[in-house]
Amino acid sequence: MFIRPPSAPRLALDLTAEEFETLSDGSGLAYRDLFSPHADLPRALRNWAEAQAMRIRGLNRITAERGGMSQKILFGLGDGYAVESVLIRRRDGHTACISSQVGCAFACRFCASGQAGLKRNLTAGEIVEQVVQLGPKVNRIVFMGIGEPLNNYEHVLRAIRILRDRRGMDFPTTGITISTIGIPKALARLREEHLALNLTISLHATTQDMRDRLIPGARKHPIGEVVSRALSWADRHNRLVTFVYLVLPGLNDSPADATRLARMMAGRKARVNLMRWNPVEGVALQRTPDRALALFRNTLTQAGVPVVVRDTQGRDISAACGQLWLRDLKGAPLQPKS
Ligand SMILES: C[S@@+](CC[C@H](N)C(=O)[O-])C[C@H]1O[C@@H](n2cnc3c(N)ncnc32)[C@H](O)[C@@H]1O
Ligand code: SF4
Repeated sequence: MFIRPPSAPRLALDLTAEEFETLSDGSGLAYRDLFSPHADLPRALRNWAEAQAMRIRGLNRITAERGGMSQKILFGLGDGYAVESVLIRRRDGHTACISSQVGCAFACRFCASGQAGLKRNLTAGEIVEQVVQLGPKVNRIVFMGIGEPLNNYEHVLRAIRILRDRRGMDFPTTGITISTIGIPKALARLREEHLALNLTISLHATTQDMRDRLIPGARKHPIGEVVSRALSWADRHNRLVTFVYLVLPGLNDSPADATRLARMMAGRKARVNLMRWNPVEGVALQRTPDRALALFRNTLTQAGVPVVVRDTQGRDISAACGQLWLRDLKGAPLQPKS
């Protein structure tokens, strides 16, 4: 898996506090200043980065679409690719929905991000910079943009460590959510990390057969192992794990599905978010009627499983994360790579 061309200048936001201190030794520069809004970046820091052949900001805003409480931004990367991030305004702060890869290898039938395949991983700096550019009011981060975060484990975890470092942004770990289709080996690794973050598993099915149809890239991951690894993470960290279930009429919404899902979750440190599908151009799936969602929810509630019904935020601007990218660019670089 390639990351980005070796010739591309490194981003200063890729640096941990220790690396920055070593590189800037004696210069009196503060690591914290790297995370300042662009206009407030100290001149001395800019000069230092230039001398190090580093870029202090590497993402260019290409488009921004506003709608209701959300804003979707398409960021151009140094090599011509692009990713999107969504800023969602809440009463008590802002949520940054960020991308972890350019495209995605898992090719979920319902998702725009996977339709052009995986182009490359984002670096830690490119992940951190999305948060920085979304502004100082961001107090929650969700890895629900383009890409599968656990398929880019090293850079995602490095980005989280940079974001939460007290010498820099000091972002609260409890405000960070990793959303994943659940790669068993990566879940086992995540279980051992000393990080109090939130984990969301995009489950979407209760049988291997249906999951394979909906998430073709996860065929080699047994659904039972995905669930058991996630529940093991929840036990180890004494936190609830959230299972997201996109209810798709005629595919995964039968009473038997609801009963199986309830059995998997009952009595465990788990809750369920039932989601409606946001239409993706060229994909022939249907949205669930309210009545079907209510029946599904009742089965879970009766089994004592905490459950909420969620619509993806930002449906009015371009539906779920990932769609703007596909619609505008079809996953192609914005300009030819040299
Ligand atoms: C885009 S994914 C990125 C994170 C990770 N790859 C995952 O699948 O959890 C974030 C969430 O969006 C959901 N999603 C993708 N396409 C959607 C759509 N068209 N409508 C509703 N939700 C969608 C996914 O199921 C997942 O729960
Ligand atoms: S839902 Fe997640 S794993 Fe599936 S294609 Fe989209 S980004 Fe990838």
